[in-house]
Amino acid sequence: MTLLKTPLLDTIRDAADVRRLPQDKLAQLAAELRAETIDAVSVTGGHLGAGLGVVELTVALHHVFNTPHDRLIWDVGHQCYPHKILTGRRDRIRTLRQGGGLSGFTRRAESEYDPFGAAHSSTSISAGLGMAVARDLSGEERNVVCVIGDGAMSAGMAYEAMNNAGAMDSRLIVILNDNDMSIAPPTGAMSAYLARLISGQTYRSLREIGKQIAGHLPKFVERGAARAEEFARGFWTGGTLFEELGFYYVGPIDGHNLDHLLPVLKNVRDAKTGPILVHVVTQKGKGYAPAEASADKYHGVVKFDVVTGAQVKAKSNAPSYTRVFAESLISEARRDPKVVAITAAMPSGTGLDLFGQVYPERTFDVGIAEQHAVTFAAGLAAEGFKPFCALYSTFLQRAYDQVVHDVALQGLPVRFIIDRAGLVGADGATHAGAFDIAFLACLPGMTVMAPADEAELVHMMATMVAFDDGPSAVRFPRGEGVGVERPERGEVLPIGKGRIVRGTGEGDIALLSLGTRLAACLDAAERLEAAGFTVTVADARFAKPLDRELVLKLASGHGALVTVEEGSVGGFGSHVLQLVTDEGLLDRGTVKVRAMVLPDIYIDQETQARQLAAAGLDADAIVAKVEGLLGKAKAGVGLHKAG
Ligand SMILES: Cc1ncc(C[n+]2csc(CCOP(=O)(O)OP(=O)(O)O)c2C)c(N)n1
Ligand SMILES: CC(=O)[C@@H](O)[C@H](O)COP(=O)(O)O
Ligand SMILES: [Mg+2]
Repeated sequence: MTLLKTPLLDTIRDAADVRRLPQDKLAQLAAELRAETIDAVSVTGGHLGAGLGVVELTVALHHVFNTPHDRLIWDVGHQCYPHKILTGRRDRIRTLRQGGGLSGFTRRAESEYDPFGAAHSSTSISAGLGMAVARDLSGEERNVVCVIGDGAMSAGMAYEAMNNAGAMDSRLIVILNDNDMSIAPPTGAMSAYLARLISGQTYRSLREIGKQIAGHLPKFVERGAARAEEFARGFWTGGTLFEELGFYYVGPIDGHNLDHLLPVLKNVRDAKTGPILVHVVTQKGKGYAPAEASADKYHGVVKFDVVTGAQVKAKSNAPSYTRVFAESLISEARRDPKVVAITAAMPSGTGLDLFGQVYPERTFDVGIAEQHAVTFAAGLAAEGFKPFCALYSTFLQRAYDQVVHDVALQGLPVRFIIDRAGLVGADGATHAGAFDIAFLACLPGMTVMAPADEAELVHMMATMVAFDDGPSAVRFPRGEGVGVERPERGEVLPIGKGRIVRGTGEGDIALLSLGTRLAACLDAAERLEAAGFTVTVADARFAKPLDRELVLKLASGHGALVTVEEGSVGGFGSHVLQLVTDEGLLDRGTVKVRAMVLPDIYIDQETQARQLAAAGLDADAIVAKVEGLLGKAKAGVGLHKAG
């Protein structure tokens, strides 16, 4: 339990207590809430900077609005720890991002105070509009408030939602939390626009803001008058972009000043108008010196010492796959000027910050805009460049139609670098890279590969640079490699060919791995051979095109063929099963075939290793699967002889 003294926070059981608190106590509550957030995250790790930036805003929102009856939706949800502490979950806040513990994002199943789950950005206004329309259709009375960051505001989905909200004139409150940060400093014209809004004027005086809101004139008169004034003085409100989308723009105001926040939020709460956007200016990492001083404002941290801010980083004996990718791309780019790289607001996460240090003019951060990133890459490929579009597997999901329609169907040689493929650990199910093999390997002309280790990744990078016949993708997990020696320069691999890494290609069992599960397969093979089985282990290298010859050789030369991948059903194993079925190998009954994949479970926040064990994709599970398949081991007796 913490040694922190939080006498006021100790009285807060849920948001109703925040609403009942005298206004002059709220500043103390905010101070205690900030201290508790820092203390809790120092123990659990997680997203700290964003939450520190909205402490006052969180207190003010729960004081002014009648949550959970009024709906409060947090975009991305990584900033929700103060919200969780105030809404009945303080007692569990130190279970954040752990198996069976609190989610690191908002989650409907967790609390009535989380009306919408998040983690992927820019969904809050769409969800909020849906709830506002549901309110109107049901004749109910409630406020709907969406808190969206300046980074999340760079995604197209936010505009789709505002465009619709403005047209519907639906009563909806959007709080734009502008801390001039995404994970990295923000990019794009929107961020420059917001900076102008703030720099163009000091925080608007409350009187002026009162005027902005007080204008309850009928819309058409209000709009006419405002429009005349606006164009007469040329965008004087600054919020014109939002106003043109049908929102009343209020702000910018100081998002850490409760004396500003409270009256504005009360006015906005009671204003009977169409959608309103309140522009609050905050500081990511506010109130914790190590976070404020850090370039990323402690966006995502591991456990740390509260006094010094020093993070307790795990020792690693191998480079991360992300670093291996980045270093390989840099060396390939030295030889090939057509190599360019694209990230969607994740430069450090994808390693493109390293590439950008060497080739800034060949590095593009398009903001949180994965759909645009993919088709932007397609445009570059159409003109003969070699675009490496680096996205987390889970975030690539947002750009699927662009992958199909703009890349695959046109056969454009976009290279997809899919980081965080498979289980990711503490971020949980919303970030699991479970589906990329399934949704890519079914596409015409797509080449999909997965390295077994960091050396293989270097070869696959060389292969992707050389391969210009169509789109290609390489997927690798979060975290470190296995510590193998990396080649100076990658060799170009034969497309669609796998390799046998252990055994003769005939025997009792064939373990056919795709990606980094190879290590678990080799471990399982050791133990199965000690139990009397003869085992072949092969590394498929490619999910597509499938190595027909290898698959059919393994299926006809063993009593059992087991594929192992860190992906969902419908991926590599399904393609193998389809091939052996179509070739009639199952009809003869001479081989049993199984595909080991990630089960359809809600993947708890947990370490990756524990998730893999729980998902049944570690060596223990592989051994159990095979022994279940072929019966308990008969020491020294091979259960199947090729024949
Ligand atoms: C679709 C999608 N792409 C990328 C991310 C990764 N991501 C998480 S938070 C974040 C930055 C969000 O910036 P902002 O909305 O300004 O929030 P802040 O952290 O500044 O409070 C990004 C890019 C994501 N969650 N969802
Ligand atoms: C909130 C969010 O989506 C990102 O911060 C994500 O959690 C980063 O994941 P990694 O920690 O794997 O880079
Ligand atoms: Mg931001």
